[in-house]
Amino acid sequence: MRLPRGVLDNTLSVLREGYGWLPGLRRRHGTDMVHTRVLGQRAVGLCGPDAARFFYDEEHVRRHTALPELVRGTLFGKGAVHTLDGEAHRRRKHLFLDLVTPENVAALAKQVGEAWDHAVAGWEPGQPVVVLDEASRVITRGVCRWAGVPVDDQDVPEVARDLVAMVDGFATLGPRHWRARRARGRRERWLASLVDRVRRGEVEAPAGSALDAVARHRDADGDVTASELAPKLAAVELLNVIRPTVAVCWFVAFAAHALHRWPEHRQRLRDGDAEFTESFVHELRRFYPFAPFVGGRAVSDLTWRGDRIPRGALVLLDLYGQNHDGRLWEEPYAFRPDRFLGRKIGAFELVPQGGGDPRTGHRCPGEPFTVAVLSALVPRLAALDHEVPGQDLGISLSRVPARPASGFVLVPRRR
Ligand code: HEM
Repeated sequence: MRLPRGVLDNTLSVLREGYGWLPGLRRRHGTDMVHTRVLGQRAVGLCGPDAARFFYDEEHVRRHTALPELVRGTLFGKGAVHTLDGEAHRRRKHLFLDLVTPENVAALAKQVGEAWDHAVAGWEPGQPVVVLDEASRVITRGVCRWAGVPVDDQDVPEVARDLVAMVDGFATLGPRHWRARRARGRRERWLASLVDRVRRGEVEAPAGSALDAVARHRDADGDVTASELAPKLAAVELLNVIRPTVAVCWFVAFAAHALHRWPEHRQRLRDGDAEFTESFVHELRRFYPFAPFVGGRAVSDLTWRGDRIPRGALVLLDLYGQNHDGRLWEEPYAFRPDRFLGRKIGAFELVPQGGGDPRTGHRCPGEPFTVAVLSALVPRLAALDHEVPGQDLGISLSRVPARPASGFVLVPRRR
């Protein structure tokens, strides 16, 4: 297939326009599929549940070689599960899926909830708190305990800063990017050494913890020593549990933002209405921007709705666009948690963390953790007695990952 004339490389537009880039391109073309170029390569952008079904079929799209170094060197790590296909992917994915038991999900939410209560008990009335930063420390403390990773209380802020930096710097070429790379290097060395010590019997990993699972995981049956994850790779995958869990702090800041803008939802959250809380959490994940799109590579010459996708082209699925598509969501730019009450969510509909079946495809295995952590923290946030001082609460869609500019500052009135 020839690329339509005049399709220029869009890499700078991606970096400049962020979440608006792919939806804007599709709007200008008036279609669900657009041909473009990014990183000097042919690319197509797709959107919608049918596109998601097409994208998550391994006969169509594979991940190997699709992720730019910019992202592997910061967000995911080299050799991560995100970059694997076929049997190698499914085997590695089990490492994560096996952690997602109801007991583990509840235990993580409990640890994070307790860490939040501990932090709030230390707040001074009248002293400002930046919700995004505070939530990052709270979740770091909770998830490290849950994962069996020993961190002294005084080290929590530094670990949290590094985990946040890795997420904050994956989609920029500026100083945030170099901070992310340095943070990744530090934390990979730290966790590789921990895994090493667990294997030598110098540190005990609690049975069934993420640390224990990563240290014992084997990529393929057969020769035991040959297939153990090298310490650095084990560190990469342990970070792929801890880092995205800490990234839930972005949604905690968005929750503070939503409760400030739409305070009418507070009472039902304070009252402990579990069904409403879950709907509120889904609406947070749909409404606020996090991952703009996911990408893979066409495994052969493909056709989607009569339009050809050449073998080797990058295929980008517009997650942000789909979560704001008026054909799927009535009034997509209105924040309406009620839309999820009693709604059965299809596997390819709500896609802030990807779509399809996490057991067979690349969909995020961490959605139950994300929903549980937010369901623990959002009611606590709604119950706080606080003021919101003047600050910049703007959320720029050209910054990836987006955030309220101020991080959301609140001032506690009393405990
Ligand atoms: C802020 C919350 C989170 C967001 C927005 C998020 C988003 C995503 C997205 C968009 C993907 C890529 C899906 C794809 O490539 O098709 C992904 C994959 C992944 N996520 Fe999450 N995630 C979050 C939380 C978590 C948590 C709590 C975990 C903990 C286990 C986790 C672990 C992973 C892993 C291991 C993958 C790779 C899956 C694979 O390639 O098969 N994520 N996530």
